Amino acid sequence: MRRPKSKDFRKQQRISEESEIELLKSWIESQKPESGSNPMSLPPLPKNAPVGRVDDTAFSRYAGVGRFEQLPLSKKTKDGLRAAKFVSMTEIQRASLPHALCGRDILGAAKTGSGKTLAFIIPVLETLYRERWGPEDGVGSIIISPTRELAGQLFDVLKSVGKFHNFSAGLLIGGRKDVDMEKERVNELNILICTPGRLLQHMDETPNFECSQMQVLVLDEADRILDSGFKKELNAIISQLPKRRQTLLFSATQTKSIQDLARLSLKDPEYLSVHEESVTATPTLLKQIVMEVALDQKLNMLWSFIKTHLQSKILVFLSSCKQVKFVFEAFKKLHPGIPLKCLHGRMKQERRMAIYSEFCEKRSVLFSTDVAARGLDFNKAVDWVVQVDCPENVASYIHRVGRTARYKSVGKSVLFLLPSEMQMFEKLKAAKVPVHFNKPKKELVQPVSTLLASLLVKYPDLQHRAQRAFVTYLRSIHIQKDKEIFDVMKLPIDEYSASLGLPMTPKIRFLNQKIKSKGALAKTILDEPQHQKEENELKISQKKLDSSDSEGEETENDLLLAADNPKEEGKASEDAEIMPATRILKKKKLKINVHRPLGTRVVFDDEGHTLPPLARIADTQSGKESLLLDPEQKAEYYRKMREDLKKADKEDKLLERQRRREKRIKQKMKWKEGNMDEDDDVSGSESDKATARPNKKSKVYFDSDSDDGERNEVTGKGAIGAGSVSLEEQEALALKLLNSMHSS
Ligand SMILES: Nc1ncnc2c1ncn2[C@@H]1O[C@H](COP(=O)(O)OP(=O)(O)OP(=O)(O)O)[C@@H](O)[C@H]1O
Repeated sequence: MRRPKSKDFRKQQRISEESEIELLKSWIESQKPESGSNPMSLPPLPKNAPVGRVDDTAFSRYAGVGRFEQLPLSKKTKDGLRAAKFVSMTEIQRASLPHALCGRDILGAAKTGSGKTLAFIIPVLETLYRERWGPEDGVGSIIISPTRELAGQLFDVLKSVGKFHNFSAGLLIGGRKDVDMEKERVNELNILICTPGRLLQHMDETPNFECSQMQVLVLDEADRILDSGFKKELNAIISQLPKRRQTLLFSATQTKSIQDLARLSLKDPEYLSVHEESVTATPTLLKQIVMEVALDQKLNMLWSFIKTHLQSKILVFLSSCKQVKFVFEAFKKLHPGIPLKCLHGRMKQERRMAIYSEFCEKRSVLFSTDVAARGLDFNKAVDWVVQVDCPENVASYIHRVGRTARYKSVGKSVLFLLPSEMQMFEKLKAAKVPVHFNKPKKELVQPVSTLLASLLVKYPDLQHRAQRAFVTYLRSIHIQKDKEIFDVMKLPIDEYSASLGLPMTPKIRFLNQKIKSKGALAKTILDEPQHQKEENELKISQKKLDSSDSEGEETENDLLLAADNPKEEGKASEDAEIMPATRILKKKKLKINVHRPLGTRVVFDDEGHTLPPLARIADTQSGKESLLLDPEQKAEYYRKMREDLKKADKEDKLLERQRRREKRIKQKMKWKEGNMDEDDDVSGSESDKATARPNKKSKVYFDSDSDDGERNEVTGKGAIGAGSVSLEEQEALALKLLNSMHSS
């Protein structure tokens, strides 16, 4: 008796889903500009606005809409939102959802903690639902996050809001070991939430990894992903995505780089900055304090702050992993009376995730690098954000303090500024950040430096950590871009060293050099080559300092102590902070062929070693290889080769797309037929029916938890391409390319 009921129910459900999809589609159609409707965001919600009926044809009827229920969303999404207790929309959701649901590209900006995540998760679910996306359709949406923790958080939101949908979703982030398992399953996934490095690794290494049908691309913390730190990865990713897609970019801070829209080929994007007119750039319930603290007093201040806030949940930002490690280890040994934790980009991934979850749940102090600066929600319950080291710019400040006072909760923050950094205070005020200046109460300061000195004597390891912390701090100041604020020459380094408990001030090569050059030239302006070098150092080291996707064991030789041999000195400075990254870049160059410009050939010598591209060029007349030394000849040859390959590539892609489309349609037809038959067959068992479209019902929430194979700019672990393409395969590829050249 129950079986026919369940069959009817399913049939009914399918019919209602189909008509729902048709309704949603007709609504989208009605929103196209040529239909005469006005593509606008919803006007500000009037107080006590009446809750109106959902009308799927007239966009203007959405004026006054403030609840998700009133939007033209699928029942499954609405159920998911209701189950997660999301009822009313936040401002950015009201402003962007109508546009995003219509398939428009979006540049969304809104304060931290204002609900930007749902503003892109909902359109992703809806678009795939309307397209009747199924397992055989592969990757339908890619959501990119700059950090692993944030990716994990987005994955949780997707799982909760999308739990009534049948899509499969995967979390692809670095630091996880079982990359092979990921490779096997990645093609079954419909929604990928990933960090740029891991996504690119799959694009490079996973056989048949396919995203040519992808519909929606999302960049969360878009300004960060678009900045120089991820430039290479992002460009390589974009080059492999279909041009016909919807692109959604969200961030609390819009920078110039986000207007670098050409890279993303946005189509008439809607720029929605809901808080632009707001009096403040930070959440209104956030109380912000700035204190002037001398460098040698910073740890005393921090210690005193923790000791006087033992009942609070505190997030402390420091500028490098080594500082985080030292302060964490040292304070832990002093037992302040509140649990201490630390988080930085060089921890093992499992540990990182565990620390993040523990901090969400428990009152404690978390010492962190900027790895925790963006996007993380921490269950809304961080009481204090303490910035011990000055952020690199105003945007960075806004994201850091944004870890508290999220959604409708209150929060407080304090920023320690050195006397030489007080310019930052002015910059914050100019950027509409309501900061109040407070003087520290000297009588409340509990000195910790003497305690540290005795700890360092007792624990030589800790002394080593202190030295590293000292050097990396100075270095972090040295490489900062904003020289108006950050001037390493103004720092009282001996006092600072003593404040860490160090018996002697470590020597620092780059500082000594700078002092020398300052003395000799009587000026601080660096000469051109040196300046250039520093710019480069800045780019690489910056990436490392706030590295989100880098991890592994730290390098041992980064103390940058003065060496006797000047040559060695030079090497030491590069080796210490910069070499690891450069080394990996070289490795990548050797191993990744996919991202070379189209038409660049890989040529092998007799022993199978690759020669630099274009070192040798095949002589198309004789079929032999010859050296083309004439640059014009080379350029012409290169141009032709590129054109040919581009053409061939285009044709291949077109064919492949057609093939997939046909396959998809066939599968759908089959599925439909199968289902109709099945419905007519009353005697069919439940299990038989479930196999009519086997994967459709099986929701794969795939959160692989392992691997250190993600690109690691710092340590060199898990460089892309390692071992993924055998020599034979490379040779075969090269031969194929050569043949196609010859035949053309
Ligand atoms: N419509 C809503 N109703 C209730 N709570 C919401 C709603 N939208 C979002 N939230 C909650 O607000 C908090 C902040 O949301 P979210 O993390 O999306 O902010 P954000 O704007 O992305 O912040 P950031 O800029 O820091 O990344 C979360 O705890 C989320 O659950």
